[in-house]
Amino acid sequence: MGFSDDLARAVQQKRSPLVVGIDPRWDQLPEALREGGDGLAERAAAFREFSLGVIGAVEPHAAAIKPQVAFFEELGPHGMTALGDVIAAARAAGLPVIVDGKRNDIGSTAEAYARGWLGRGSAWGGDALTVSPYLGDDSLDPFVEVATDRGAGLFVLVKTSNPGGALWQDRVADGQTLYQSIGAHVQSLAVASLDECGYGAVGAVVGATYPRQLAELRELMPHVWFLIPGYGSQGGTAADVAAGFAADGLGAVVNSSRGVIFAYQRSEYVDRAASGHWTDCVAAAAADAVADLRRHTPAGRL
Ligand SMILES: O=C(O)c1cc(=O)[nH]c(=O)n1[C@@H]1O[C@H](COP(=O)(O)O)[C@@H](O)[C@H]1O
Repeated sequence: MGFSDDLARAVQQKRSPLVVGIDPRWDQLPEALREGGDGLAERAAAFREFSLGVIGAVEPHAAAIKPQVAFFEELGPHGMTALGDVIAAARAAGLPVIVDGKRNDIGSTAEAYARGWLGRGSAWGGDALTVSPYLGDDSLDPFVEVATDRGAGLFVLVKTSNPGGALWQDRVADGQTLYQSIGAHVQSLAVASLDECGYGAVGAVVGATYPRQLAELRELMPHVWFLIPGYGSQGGTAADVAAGFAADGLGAVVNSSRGVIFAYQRSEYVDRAASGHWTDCVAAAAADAVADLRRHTPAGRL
């Protein structure tokens, strides 16, 4: 039993396909967390406290957590230490951790990324990692090998949520788009790493902002977990992501970062939060996202 089964179990237990993305931004942190000063060490301490507050607030609602490495990396070594604490705290809370690092390189270097990030015994202890496929199949192989050895998972970029992604991902060669070719390869990697739940250790990132392609890829990749970003702040709706799920409500998890973690900046949540504490607003936004996804997608069948 590996990451794929763990994710299925988390989705079923919580009856939730929501992944909460931890993307802390200094200017948007609650005032109280910024009082310690704004040097790199102080910012990193604030990111840590903020992220731990988010984890506590969303734990009942989220199937998994996705820390975005970029925001921690921006703060240098202090930020990376904070990221380590955030990963450990999420694991202690029983939440699978999808590290959003979008790593890759030539195979021999990719192997070091894989060994460092993947699996509970690794230095970083991630349960899964986002990876880029653009260096070719030999660059993905070390990730697949380490992930399957250690019961961890991967999410390969297939059709990203940003408008510029189409420039290369939609290019046609040999009668298919690049994202279709990558999707077919990811499907074959998933079939070779199937867990009991019927999905493989190798998943795909497919943006909520491309609902037509999401439906097309669901058909092409029946054994692949989809990580769907772009819901909420980037304009993707629950109706847009519906086609990413299998009929039984599995097969897809939907990320929301800013829409959940900065909910205390929205008056609708401030008015509703009984204590007025920022974490209550975050918890309410996570619960709302789950209800929205359950109402408009097959996740309601979970
Ligand atoms: O791999 C990702 O998670 C990802 C892929 C993609 O195509 N688009 C995308 O937005 N993301 C990430 O998902 C998160 C989206 O955050 P929000 O737009 O705030 O919900 C960010 O951490 C992005 O880096």
